[in-house]
Amino acid sequence: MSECILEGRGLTRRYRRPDGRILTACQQIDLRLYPGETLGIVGESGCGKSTLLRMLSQLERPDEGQLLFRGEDVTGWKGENLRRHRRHIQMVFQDPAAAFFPRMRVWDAVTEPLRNYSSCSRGELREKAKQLLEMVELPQEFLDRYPHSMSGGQRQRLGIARALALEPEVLLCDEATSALDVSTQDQLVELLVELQRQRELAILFVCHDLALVQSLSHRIMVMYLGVVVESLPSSCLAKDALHPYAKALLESVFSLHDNHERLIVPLCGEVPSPIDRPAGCPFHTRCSHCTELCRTRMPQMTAVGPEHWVACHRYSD
Ligand SMILES: Nc1ncnc2c1ncn2[C@@H]1O[C@H](COP(=O)(O)OP(=O)(O)OP(=O)(O)O)[C@@H](O)[C@H]1O
Repeated sequence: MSECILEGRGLTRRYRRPDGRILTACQQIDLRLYPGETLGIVGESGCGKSTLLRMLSQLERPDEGQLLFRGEDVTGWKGENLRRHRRHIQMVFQDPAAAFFPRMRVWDAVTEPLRNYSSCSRGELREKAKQLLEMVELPQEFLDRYPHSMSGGQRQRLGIARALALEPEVLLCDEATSALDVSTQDQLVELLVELQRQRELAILFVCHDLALVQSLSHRIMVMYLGVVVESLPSSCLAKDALHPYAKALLESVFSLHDNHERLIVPLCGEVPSPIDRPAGCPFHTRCSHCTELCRTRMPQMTAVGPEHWVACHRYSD
């Protein structure tokens, strides 16, 4: 197998909330990404996917853990070192329009990253813009238009072209196709797969649509309450998943988009046994971790129920 390009070891990120409590958005996350590989990340809203991506792209620094690029520890990099390193890892966001300055024309917007890293002439930048549009199959006549005059799918292609302008090795896609209709999504996924094939790109793809993630990814990581509860090849079926949350997700017992009752399971993966539940504590389990939690938090638990159980896992004072 080729050399691991991006590696996270024990990545942890905490935020202080206005009420003074600390939320652990990501906890002890380990991941390895290889050239030419797509790693899909799924999990319910708020489980920490975007926080993880921000740490990997070094838009945010982890409170604990290490980030390695081609085996080199880049966690504490600052200044010029960090600036130079950033070109290797680029992001594509859900709403590319927000990333484009409204008064910039397409050719200007798509080559903006190049201006930050090289001293190309205006002519060279226009030439490069033409190549980038061609790469994402956008017509050349778009060069002098404004991004806001393009469709959502076209703008997302532009977002991908811009992310690839610096020829990064890693592309982090945060809900990059979520705002698009199904056929536009399919076209973009095909484009990403083709670009990956041509350039050996490593892609990390965060998405709520499990079917889409499965079709695009080589491996899938399932996140729950800031923790990776399962990591398995995308070809695996629900029966291969061990954690009940991952299992339910892969079985598509519920959809992340609909309003079904929220699935709440213990992080340790042990399924709560109804027999062992003390009255008023819906998620008391035999597992020592959760028993400990229930014992110390019992007054709040009995007062507010499952949501508080979740809070107990993620918040600290
Ligand atoms: N800057 C911040 N300050 C405080 N809390 C934050 C901050 N950023 C994220 N959070 C919290 O961290 C948790 C994880 O957020 P994150 O955006 O990573 O989740 P997500 O899985 O990407 O959600 P979604 O799928 O809805 O985008 C959430 O509870 C969120 O409110």
